[in-house]
Amino acid sequence: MLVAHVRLNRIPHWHLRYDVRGASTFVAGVHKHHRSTTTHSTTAALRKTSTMPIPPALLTPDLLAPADGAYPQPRRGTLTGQSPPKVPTPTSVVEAAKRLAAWTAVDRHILPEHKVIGIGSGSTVPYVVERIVAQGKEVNKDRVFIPTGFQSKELIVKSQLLLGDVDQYPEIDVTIDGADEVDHDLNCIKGGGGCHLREKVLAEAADTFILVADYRKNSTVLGTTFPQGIPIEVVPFAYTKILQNLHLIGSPNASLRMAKSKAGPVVSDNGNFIIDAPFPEEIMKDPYTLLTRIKMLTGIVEVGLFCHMAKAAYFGNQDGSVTIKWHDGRIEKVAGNESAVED
Ligand SMILES: O=C(CO)[C@H](O)[C@H](O)COP(=O)(O)O
Repeated sequence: MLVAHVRLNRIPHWHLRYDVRGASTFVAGVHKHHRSTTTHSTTAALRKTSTMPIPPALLTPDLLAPADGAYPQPRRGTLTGQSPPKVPTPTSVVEAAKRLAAWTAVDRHILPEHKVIGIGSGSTVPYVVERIVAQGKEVNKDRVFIPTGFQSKELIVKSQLLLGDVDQYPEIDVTIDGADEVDHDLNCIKGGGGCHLREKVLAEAADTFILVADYRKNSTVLGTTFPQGIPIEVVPFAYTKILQNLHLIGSPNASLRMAKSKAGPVVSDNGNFIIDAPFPEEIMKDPYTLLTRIKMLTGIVEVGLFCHMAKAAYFGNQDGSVTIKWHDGRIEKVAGNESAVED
């Protein structure tokens, strides 16, 4: 293998490693002592040793190189850096309820022996991560955290927890995630944030899958408190045909989810479109049958109906208690951690 190093003028102490087999990777924080090497001589050396073309942006004359320290060092999620960002104290009853649910679920299900942890998406999940961080650096230093999308990836990195992916860790100890609505059998609607494909993969990969939500999500029949419909991720080119088919199987108002601050549709973390398909109550009463029906349509990537997956769902209540619904039908009500609603 033939390898050459070129110092990046614009990014001090970072080097681009050229590998003549075709790969190029950034290697951080090494070869600082090469700072005096000129770009021209390095380029000449590179030309002798590599057949790879050199991107013009890397060939800026050395004169333009900034002084040491002019650029910040790259951000990294480590357990040794500064303190993680503080999650703002909840300012409403609903936020306090989310935090109560999240903290109670973490206290009961994220135990020291759990080393691979799936982190869901949505506005309740930051409280989950907050509580995990509070368990301390010692317990977290040999844990790896798997995100369900862009938001949870950022959350993990900013909280200085170790980031992994489900292709490295297809077996997860515990995944904790939010939900849009949960019924009496712990079936739920997910995908309000468009992350349900990865969320379902991480739910399925987990030994234990736990839902956390505020009291508004605690329901009997799906579609009651989340009427906007079942989120369905679809391959973009098929969306019109899928909409027609959804109309035919009982969702005449199924529609493409449109972006709020961009012209056009919402595009998922996987580059797909999202359809929201509301169905009448009679159909929603049997979510598993509906899930299999939708999943059979060609072009569907994943359906935001999670059936028979969760072990328990934690709902924070307005009175500071937490309702826990278990997969075997038990319902518990426990006092929430008082500090979850205080500063
Ligand atoms: O499924 C999701 C994202 O795709 C979320 O978990 C769900 O929308 C709940 O979010 P929040 O905690 O903000 O109510």
